[in-house]
Amino acid sequence: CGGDDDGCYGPIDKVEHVRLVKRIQPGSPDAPYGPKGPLEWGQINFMHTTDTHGWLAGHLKEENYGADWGDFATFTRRMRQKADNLGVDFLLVDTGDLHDGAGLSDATTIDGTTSMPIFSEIEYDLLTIGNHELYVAEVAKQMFNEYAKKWGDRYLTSNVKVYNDATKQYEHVGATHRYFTTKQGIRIMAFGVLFDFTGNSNASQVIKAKDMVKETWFQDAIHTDKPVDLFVLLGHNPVRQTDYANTFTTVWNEIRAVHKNTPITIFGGHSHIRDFAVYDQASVGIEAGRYCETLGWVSQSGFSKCNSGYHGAKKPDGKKLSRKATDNSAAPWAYSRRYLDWNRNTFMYHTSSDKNFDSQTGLEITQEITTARKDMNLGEVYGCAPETYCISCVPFDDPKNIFPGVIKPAVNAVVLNETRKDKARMIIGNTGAIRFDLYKGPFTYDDNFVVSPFRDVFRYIPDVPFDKASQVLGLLNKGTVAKREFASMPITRDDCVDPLIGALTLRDMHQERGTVRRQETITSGYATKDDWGTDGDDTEHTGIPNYSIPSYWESRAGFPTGSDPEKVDLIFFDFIEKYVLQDLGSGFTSDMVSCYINCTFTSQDFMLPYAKLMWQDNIDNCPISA
Ligand SMILES: Nc1ccn([C@@H]2O[C@H](COP(=O)(O)O)[C@@H](O)[C@H]2O)c(=O)n1
Ligand SMILES: [Zn+2]
Ligand SMILES: [Zn+2]
Repeated sequence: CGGDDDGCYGPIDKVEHVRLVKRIQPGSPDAPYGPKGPLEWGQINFMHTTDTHGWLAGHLKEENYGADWGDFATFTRRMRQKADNLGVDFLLVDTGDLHDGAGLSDATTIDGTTSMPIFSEIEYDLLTIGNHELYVAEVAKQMFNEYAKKWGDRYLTSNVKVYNDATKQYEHVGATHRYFTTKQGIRIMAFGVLFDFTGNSNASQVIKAKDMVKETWFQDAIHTDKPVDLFVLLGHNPVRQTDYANTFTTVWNEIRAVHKNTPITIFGGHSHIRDFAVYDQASVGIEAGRYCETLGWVSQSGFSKCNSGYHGAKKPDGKKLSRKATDNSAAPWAYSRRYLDWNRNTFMYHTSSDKNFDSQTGLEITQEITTARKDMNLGEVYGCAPETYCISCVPFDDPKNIFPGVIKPAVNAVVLNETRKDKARMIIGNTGAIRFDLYKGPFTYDDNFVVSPFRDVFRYIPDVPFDKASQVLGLLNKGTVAKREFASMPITRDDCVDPLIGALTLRDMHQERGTVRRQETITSGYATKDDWGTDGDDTEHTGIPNYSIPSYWESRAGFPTGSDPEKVDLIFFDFIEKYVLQDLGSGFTSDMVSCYINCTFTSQDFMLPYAKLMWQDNIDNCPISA
C-alpha cells in the first residue's frame, strides 16, 4: 500500500491510530461532496492561507479538511505550473498566526521549533506576521532571526519590530514593503500590516496603523515614481471594515487618497472566518478561515498595456472574468473569489490530476510530519472521550458544550493545590483560550494542544470575600471590546444557520460525520455569506449551527452544600490577571496574586490528567467517530 492512488489509507501512524481520514479519489463512492466547478482563472491569481496555527497535519478527525501540508505543497506546485501553462500570474500569500493550536507547533519548548521548518517548505510569494508570533519573546526572536532571514523581502511586517540583541535596537522583522514585477509584468507594491495589537511581549513593538501611515518610508512608497499597477495589502486583520480589529481601512484610505483608480487587493485574517469584502470598484479583500480548513482563491483581470505592464494571456482559460467588484463599477477590474475546502479531493479536482496527484516533495513533507508526530508522541492516547463537545454548535449551557461538558469539570478535578484543598474555589478563564471542539473517541496528546494550546499559568488570590469574587465574571463579560482584546473574538460569522431555524442537532452532526459521504450528499460545514452573496464556497455545505458564547467562563468547586462560602480562592489565567484585578476593584493589587499550583502549571496541563482520570472506559477499543 505504497501511494495514495489505490484507495489505501495514507501514512497511518500505527501507534497513534489517528489518521482517521481515508485518502480518497474524486468520483469514488467514498469521495466527499466535491467542488462545484472549475476555478475561474484571471490574469493574476492568488491563493491565500491564514491562521494555520500549526495544523500542518491537517484535520485528522474531519475528513473534509483532511489534507496535510505535503498535499498542500503538491497543490501549490501544480497550480503554479498551471498558471505558467495558461500564461498568467500566480501568487501564494499567508497572513500569519502560525502557532498555538496544534501539537506539532506547540508541544516543543519553543513553539514552532518543529512546525516552522515544515511550514517554510512551501514557497510563499508574500507573507506577513500574526499576533501569535508576538506573545512569547522566544517565538518573536525565532521569527526575526530565522524565518525573516529565510523569507527575505517576501516577509512584510510594515508595522512590527523585534528587538535585535546584536544591535540593541527594535528593527522591522521583515521588510516594510516590497515593490516587484510579476512574471507577466504586473508591477506590485505590497505592504503587510498587523492590527493594533497590544498583547505582545517586550521583545517586539507594534506600531499602530494610523502612526505607520505617517512614517516616511510609507509615504515614500505610496508616492513612488515607479509605476504601480496593483497594490497588495496583506495583513493579520479582518477584511470586514466594520470589524473592531480592522485597520486595513486606515492604510487603504492613505493609498486611495494618492492612487484614485489603482486596484488594491487585500488579504486578511485573525477573525478566523471565511469572508470577502468589497472596498470599492477597484478593491476587494478575502479572508481564508482558519486552521487549514480553508484555502482562499482570488483572481483578477482587467490589466492591459494601457494600464499596466502586463504581457500575459488576455483570457487565461478561454473565458473572461466577468464579475465586477460592485454592480455599478466602471473600472476595468473583474474578479472571482472562492473558499476551497482543505482536502485532497478538492486539490485533485482543481488540478485535474486524479491518480497522478502526488509529488515527491509533497510525499516527503507528509513523511516528515508523520515522523515528527511519532517523535513527539502526538498520537499517544490518554483517554476515550465519550461524546463530542463543541465550543459554539450548541448553547453555552448545554451539557454538550465544551465548557460545562469538559472544561469546568476538568479544572474542578485537576486544578487543585493540595495545601488549599479545604478552601472553596472559583476558577475563571477566557473562552478564547479554548480553541477547538473535542471529538468523541481517542483523546490524544495532540488533542490536548488542539483544545487548550496556551501556556497560561493558573494564578490566584487567596481568601477573597465571596461577594467580591462572585461579581468578577459578570464584570469581565460586560467589559468593552478594547478591554477584551485578548478574549474570544465576538462571533459574527455569517456562515452559520440561524440557531433557531433549521439548526442541526449535535446528534445530526455526529451522524453526518460518521456517514460515508457520497457525491450527492451535502455535508456539514461552512455556508458562507459575504459581500457577493452565498456562492463563494467551493464545496457547498449545510452550514454550522453557531451560538454566541460569552468571553469568560467560571467554575466553582469545594463549595459548602446549600450555602455560599464566606471566602474563596479566586483562580484565573495569568493572561487575564490585569482585568480580574481591575474588576475586583480597590483593595486588590498584583502583589496579592501568586501561582496557584506552581508557576509552571498552565492551561496546557489540565486536560491530559482529566482524560486519564475520567475517560478510561473503552480505552483499548475506543471507537473512532469521524
Ligand atoms: N496566551 C494566550 C494567547 C492568546 N489567547 C487567546 O487567543 C486569542 C487570539 O487568537 P487569534 O488566533 O484570534 O489571534 C486571544 O484573544 C485570546 O482569547 C489566550 O487565551 N492566551
Ligand atoms: Zn488566529
Ligand atoms: Zn490572530
